[in-house]
Amino acid sequence: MSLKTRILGLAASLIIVASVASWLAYRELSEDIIERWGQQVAEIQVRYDSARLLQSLEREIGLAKQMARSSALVEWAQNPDDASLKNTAIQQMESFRASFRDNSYFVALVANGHYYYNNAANEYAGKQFRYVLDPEKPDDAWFFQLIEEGRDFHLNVNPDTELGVTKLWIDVLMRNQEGTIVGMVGTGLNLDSFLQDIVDIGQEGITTLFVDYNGAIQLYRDRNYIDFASIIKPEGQKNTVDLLFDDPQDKQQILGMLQLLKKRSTEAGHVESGFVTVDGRKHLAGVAFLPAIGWFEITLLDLNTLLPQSYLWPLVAVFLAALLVTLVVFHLIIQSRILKPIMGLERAVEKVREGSFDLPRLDKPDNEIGWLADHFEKMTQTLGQSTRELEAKVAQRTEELNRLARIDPLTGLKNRRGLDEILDEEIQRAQRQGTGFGIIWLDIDHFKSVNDELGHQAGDQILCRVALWLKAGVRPYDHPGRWGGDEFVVVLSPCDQDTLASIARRIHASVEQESRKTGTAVTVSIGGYFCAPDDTMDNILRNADRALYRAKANGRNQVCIDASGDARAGAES
Ligand SMILES: Nc1nc2c(ncn2[C@@H]2O[C@H](COP(=O)(O)OP(=O)(O)OP(=O)(O)O)[C@@H](O)[C@H]2O)c(=O)[nH]1
Repeated sequence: MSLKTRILGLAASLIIVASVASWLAYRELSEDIIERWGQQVAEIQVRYDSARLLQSLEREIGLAKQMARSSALVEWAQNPDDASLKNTAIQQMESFRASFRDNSYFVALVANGHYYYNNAANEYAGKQFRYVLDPEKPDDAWFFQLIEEGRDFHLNVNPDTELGVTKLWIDVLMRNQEGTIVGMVGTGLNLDSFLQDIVDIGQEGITTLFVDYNGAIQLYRDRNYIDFASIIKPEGQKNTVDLLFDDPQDKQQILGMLQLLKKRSTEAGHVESGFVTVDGRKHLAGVAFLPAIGWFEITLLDLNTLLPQSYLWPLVAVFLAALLVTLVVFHLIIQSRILKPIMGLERAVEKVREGSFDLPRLDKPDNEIGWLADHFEKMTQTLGQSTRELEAKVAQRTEELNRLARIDPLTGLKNRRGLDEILDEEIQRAQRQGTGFGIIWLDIDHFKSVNDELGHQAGDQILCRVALWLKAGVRPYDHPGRWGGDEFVVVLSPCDQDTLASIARRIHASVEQESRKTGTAVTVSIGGYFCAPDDTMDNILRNADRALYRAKANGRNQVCIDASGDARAGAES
């Protein structure tokens, strides 16, 4: 697998791992953030909803309490049959009716159970006495229950079957100076409009409800859950708040919160919160106790509606885009800073391995790879330079060896191989130009005796001297050489027969004269042969050798010249 594939694979794996880890972290964090945010919102919402309810009820409760304290009403309640007191009381009631928001009131007397009522339409003007409360009647049980409990103030959601209305009733006990309960007064608020104004205000994702001290649902957007006439129901038959939850743990949790708040009822504005499931959706429940009315306010926040996780998806998109850009940038950097220079370097190494030192331009980023490429380039230059120098030296040496291979080491003349080449060239030239050339074959007479008498070294000296005299006796463009032993050959070119004879004689005379001067006189026998253009190498050598043989045979120390096809052959001394 290539480095590029590996690096990209590694990068992709890291990115996948980072993405999964980030996704999990995002899920955790976003849920945590939403929960923290939700708890704060729940607290604010609970306080806001509570304040809204209390604000709308406070005035009505105050007026109701004021009405309960009205001396005209209290006095009449103690003497319900007194017509004058009754008239005054009814006037008083009507003046309160004008003040109540609902423009309605009720007054119920303990003494005779008479129930008085008038509404906004002043429908019962002059006939405010509506009916007599009956302890045996379930619909009237609320009155007797409240009297029995002696609770001075009570809110009660109850349909009044006599009057045909369902209202949120504000019930306040009326006591005389001794504190004896003499009646009950209050007003009612239209439940539907109250629910609409205060409870079901149409904020999506927010559900508000109010439950009484026992947890019975009093105000809720779904009337079916409202525990009407809660006061008269025995425990266990009430529509308590836990009905809203399916999960037993949620039921326990919400009831637990109510208990906790009851214990901390003195701490105003304290809010308890926790997660519950309503209709299969996760909600955050915020609960506060409202001491002024003895109820609990519960706010349920549907976090998925208020702050869906999809709101945070742009974050995910930004993260993914950043990841993608990172991958691309990473790829480009790796490509340009590492992979491309390495691939270039690899190609360069391949070229050098194949013996070429002409490198293409290498990428040299300012990092270890760039430095490596730079070192490699310099190393290649040095290697190329050394190789060239080495090749030059080898060529020079080879040439030298070639030259030496053609040179006789003792005399410095051409050896037999060198003479063969010269002869070859001359034969070809003669064939090309149709001209002849000369060859002289020379042998020192009785050289063996010289060696024997004077020693081999002296023999060598004589060989060297003969070579010198030979060189001196020929023209600059002739080729003298040592054929072997005491035999020498001279190739004369260009040449004619006369020149051949004259040079042969000159050499013959020169050796004799010069050697005499050295004190060791030697003579040579010379065979000469003038070659024709069509002579072959064998023919030339055979004829020259034959001429020399004749010179030897004729008594040595003489020159014999032959020519191709020439009948003339003679010995000269
Ligand atoms: N000193 C020396 N002697 C050599 C060398 N090469 C050959 N010789 C000797 O040269 C002699 C050649 O003898 P031959 O050509 O046979 O005979 P020769 O004595 O010259 O008699 P002719 O040629 O018949 O006159 C031999 O004794 C060889 O040993 C050499 O390089 N140095």
